Amino acid sequence: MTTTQLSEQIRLKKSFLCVGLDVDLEKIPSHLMQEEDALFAFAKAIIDATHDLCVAYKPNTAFFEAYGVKGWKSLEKTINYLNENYPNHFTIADAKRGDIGNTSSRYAKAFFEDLNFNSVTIAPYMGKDSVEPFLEFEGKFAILLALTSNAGAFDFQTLTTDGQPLYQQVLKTASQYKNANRLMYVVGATKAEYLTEIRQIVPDSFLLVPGVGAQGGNLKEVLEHGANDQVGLLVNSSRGIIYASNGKDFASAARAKAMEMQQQMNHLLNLIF
Ligand SMILES: O=c1ccn([C@@H]2O[C@H](COP(=O)(O)O)[C@@H](O)[C@H]2O)c(=O)[nH]1
Repeated sequence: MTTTQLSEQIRLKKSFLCVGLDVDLEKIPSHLMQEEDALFAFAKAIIDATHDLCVAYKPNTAFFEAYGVKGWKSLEKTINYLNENYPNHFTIADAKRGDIGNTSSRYAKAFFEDLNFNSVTIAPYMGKDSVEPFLEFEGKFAILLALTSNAGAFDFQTLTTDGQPLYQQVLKTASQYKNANRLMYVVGATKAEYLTEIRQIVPDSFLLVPGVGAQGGNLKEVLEHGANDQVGLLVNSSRGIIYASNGKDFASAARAKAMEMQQQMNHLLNLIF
């Protein structure tokens, strides 16, 4: 999928919502535990109930990896289900990888070739040779952690080095990497006030913005500070949507929450564009 196609989906659906699939056996409705693959059954039901309201899905791999081989199989079934049934949705493996070059190239192969995700999240800490192997795949994207939504973001990411905050250096340096047009960046919704400066550094890049809903980020502020002329945002909500109910109505409750967000997005898009 190209960024032009993604922007087209955003325009068509009047939504820049990414539904996060943080699937957790301790939280899913108890009746699903009778299913042979409860993780996949839950993810599939959420996807079927929300697909027309969102443009992206973000399975966080930790929630699958926690269950070992069985969990990885559920992840594989989930991405295959998305690719077969909803090929116009942008898919994000939230795996936060990154290592020395030859190892990064194996991670890239795993997520882009074996699992066929559109994108994977990566950490910038190990620098250029850890990031560039992810940028060698045409039509695939690496989403680099820039300024994260958690409190710990202030431990390192906002420290001043060479007269500017580290996260700004990450953005500036990474935008010079080979095939940097295949980079997107993570900026937490809880840090919306930083988005104006971030947009000056990476005006055209897509930003993945987690942290609305359960973490308290504000959608209006994110759009006001972070949108570019194509919108250029994917705002993620995981727990706020997928755990709206833990009863038999979980899928329709998730749909109602996703619709609430899509309607807010539509309203805000009409005000701003
Ligand atoms: O800075 C970051 C980077 C990633 N995440 C991930 O996004 C979701 C958020 O889930 P919610 O339930 O909507 O809070 C989750 O998978 C995180 O690992 C983030 O929150 N912040």
